[in-house]
Amino acid sequence: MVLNELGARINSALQALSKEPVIDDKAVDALLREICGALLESDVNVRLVHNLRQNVKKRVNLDELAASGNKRKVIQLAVFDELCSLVDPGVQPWKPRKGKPNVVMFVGLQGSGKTTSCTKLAAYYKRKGLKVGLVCADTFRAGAFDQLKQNAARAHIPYYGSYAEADPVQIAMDGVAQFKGSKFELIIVDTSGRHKQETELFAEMEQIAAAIKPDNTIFVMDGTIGQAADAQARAFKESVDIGSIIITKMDGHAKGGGAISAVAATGSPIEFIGTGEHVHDLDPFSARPFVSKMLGMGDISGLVETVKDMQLEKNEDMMKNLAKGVFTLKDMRDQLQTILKMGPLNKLMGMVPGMSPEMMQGFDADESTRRLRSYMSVFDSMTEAELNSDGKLFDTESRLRRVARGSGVRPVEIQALLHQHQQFGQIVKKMGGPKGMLGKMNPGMMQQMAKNPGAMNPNMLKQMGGMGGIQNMMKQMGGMGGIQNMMKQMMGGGDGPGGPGGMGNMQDMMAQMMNGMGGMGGLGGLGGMGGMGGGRR
Ligand SMILES: Nc1nc2c(ncn2[C@@H]2O[C@H](COP(=O)(O)OP(=O)(O)OP(=O)(O)O)[C@@H](O)[C@H]2O)c(=O)[nH]1
Repeated sequence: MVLNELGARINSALQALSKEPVIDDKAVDALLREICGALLESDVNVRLVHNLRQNVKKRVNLDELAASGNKRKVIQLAVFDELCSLVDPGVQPWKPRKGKPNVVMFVGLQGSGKTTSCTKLAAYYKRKGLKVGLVCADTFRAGAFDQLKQNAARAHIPYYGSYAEADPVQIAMDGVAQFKGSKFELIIVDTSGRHKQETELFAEMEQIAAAIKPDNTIFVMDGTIGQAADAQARAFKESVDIGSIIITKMDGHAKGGGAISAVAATGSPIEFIGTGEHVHDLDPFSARPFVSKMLGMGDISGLVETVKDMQLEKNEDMMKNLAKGVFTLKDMRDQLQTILKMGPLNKLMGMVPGMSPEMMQGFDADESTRRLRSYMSVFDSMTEAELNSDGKLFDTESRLRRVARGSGVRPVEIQALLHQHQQFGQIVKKMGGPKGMLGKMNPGMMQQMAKNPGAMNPNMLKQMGGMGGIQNMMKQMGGMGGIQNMMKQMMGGGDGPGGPGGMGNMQDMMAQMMNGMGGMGGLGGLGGMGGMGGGRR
């Protein structure tokens, strides 16, 4: 059973409990039977499933709860907590420190996704501003160095390896020394894999570890290996000091339960999960958001982290403009650029609560990215005066033709882009200015929200008209329906900027991003909701 099916089944079991007229031992047993059955079908280790059942039963004392009238909530919370502890050994994963040479060694069986994950991790920390280098110490598999080289070059990450040197320990030492000498902050060493857990593999790992003394060793495990995960994790744990785990191939049809529950065998935390072959397909893992997402409740923390990565504080000029109710073409360009920097759009969408995988079906992230890039060429062909304008300068044919020639984008498409800009500008005008919601906020507030959209201080909330005001704002801006709408339109795709699949959807996207920027209705609002969710549980 794939994980979202598992989530759906547990969720429906919990919902069914809410509809039970009487909550007695029989109802709790039926709920646990259904949940445990679903976990076993997803390859979660039998011993762990048994523990989960016992722990929930221990926590739920129906006699004591009788008076509180809150039985359903207590049971649901117990199940949620137990699902979380299934994947959480209670240890924080090691994190690299900026300004220091952090060395990380990757281990795992051949084909587990080690090399791919090395590059993904390097790209992840590069996005966080660290100076990152990759070392290929895999001399066992022919072509391993070429693969790492290719991946690294595509992600613009410096790499080290050798075709001449056959000793992986020597390569690892040389690579680490070279990167340390050049003040690299994160040095990731990829080691060989073997088809099986062979003695040679473990001996080589131990020698490399002894030579480079890694600050952290990451064990990469294939999420599709099912029940075999437990034995594999134990074998690696005995040989090297596993600091954290990456579980790969959690996209598609991975059951995942086996690999996920193997954390119990190592006692080490899962740090990331691989969700595709692309370099951005690496999601930070933490138990509660993971379980929330699996149960269809969205991943608020992932969303907030992505928004933080966007370094919104750099958009201060735009925030000032917004408060005044002004939206220039440059503002639009900066917005679209920010979206492009975040990586694939489908990733962001997947974190939004209520955005089910079904809704994402058929969504072509590459096509959307390609389209966004063509808009960038349009903006690049504009003069500074045009960019700083509200688009009215384009009422002459000659300007339009000049930009079309410069960007290689058809005039009709540019017109559509301008039209969307204008439409969005009208929304900003309504919301900005002294009377609008954005205009009422003082600049300090805007700045604070931009820096930390997840945190909403009560004072701000008050000024904005409380939660009601924000919900209202979400409605105005299209709210969650806006995103869903946008998805539908994007899926239609292919009509170019003027058609229904083109810029129409950008307007919704922009609306959502603006919500995030202001930390108000959209992403920031969701951050607030995350807090509320915690309280409700
Ligand atoms: N769908 C999906 N594929 C993945 C993921 N991670 C890795 N892969 C694919 O899995 C295959 C094996 O990945 P590699 O990175 O070459 O595996 P490896 O562990 O380095 O293998 P060796 O170098 O031989 O030890 C490749 O085709 C990857 O593209 C993931 O998260 N999702």
